[in-house]
Amino acid sequence: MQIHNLSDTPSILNTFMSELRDKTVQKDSMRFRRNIERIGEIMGYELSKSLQFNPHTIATPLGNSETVLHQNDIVLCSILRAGVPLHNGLLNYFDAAENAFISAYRQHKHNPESFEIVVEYLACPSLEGKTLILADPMLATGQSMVATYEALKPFGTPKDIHLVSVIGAQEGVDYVSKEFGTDVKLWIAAIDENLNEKGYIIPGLGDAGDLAFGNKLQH
Ligand SMILES: O=P(O)(O)OC[C@H]1O[C@H](OP(=O)(O)OP(=O)(O)O)[C@H](O)[C@@H]1O
Ligand SMILES: O=c1cc[nH]c(=O)[nH]1
Ligand SMILES: [Mg+2]
Repeated sequence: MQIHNLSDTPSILNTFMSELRDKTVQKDSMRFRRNIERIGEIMGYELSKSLQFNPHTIATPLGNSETVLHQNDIVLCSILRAGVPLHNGLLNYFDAAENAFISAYRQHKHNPESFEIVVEYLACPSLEGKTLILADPMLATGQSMVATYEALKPFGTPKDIHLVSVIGAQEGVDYVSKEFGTDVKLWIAAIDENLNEKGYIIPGLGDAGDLAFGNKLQH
C-alpha cells in the first residue's frame, strides 16, 4: 500500500485538524462536520493528481483551449455514520461520481473492550473497472475498512482503489497495509501512535460519529 500522509507537509489542513481535535471547538458539531468535509475536499484534490488524464479541447467564446481531464469512473463509498461528511467533501469535487454507502459499526456484545464489526446495510453500483474511493475519517484497528472491502467484493473488481481517512492509528494503518494490495493508495491527514483498550485512537479526536451526529445508544 502507498501511504500519502498529508501532515508531512504543513498546510491549511493543520488548522482544520487542530479544530477537529480540540475538545472545546468540537462542541460546535456543525464546524466539526464542515472541517471533515473540508478535509474531504483537500483529499479529493490531492488524490486527483494520481488519476488518469486524457487531452480535451474546450471551446471558449473566443477560441479553443487545450487541457487534460481525468477519465476515471469514480465510485465513492463511505462508511456510516462518520463517513458522511467526508463523503460530502469528496463529492463536492468528484461531482459526477457514483456513490455507495455501507454501515459498519462496532458491536460490543460482552464488554466495552471487545467488539466485532457488523455490516448491515450496503447500497453499491458495479465496481467493475472503476476507481473506488473508500472513505472513513477514523482508521483505528482498520477492521471496518477491511470488512467493508470484503463486503464490496461481489460488486466487481475496481481498476484502482484509494482509501481516504482523516486520522489513523499506526496499528490500523499497518493492518490495512497488510490486507490491501501494493497498488492501493491511502490518503490520510495524520497517523497517531496509539490505540487505547477500547480501540480509540490516542490522542485522536474522540468518537467522530458522535461528534458529528450526536450520541447513540449501544446495541
Ligand atoms: O478501524 P476500526 O477499529 O474499525 O474503527 C473505525 C470505525 O469506528 C468508527 O465508526 P463507529 O463504529 O464509531 O460508528 P459511527 O460512525 O456510527 O459512530 C469510524 O467511523 C470507523 O468506521
Ligand atoms: O478513535 C476512534 C476510533 C474509532 N472511531 C472513532 O470515532 N474514534
Ligand atoms: Mg462512532
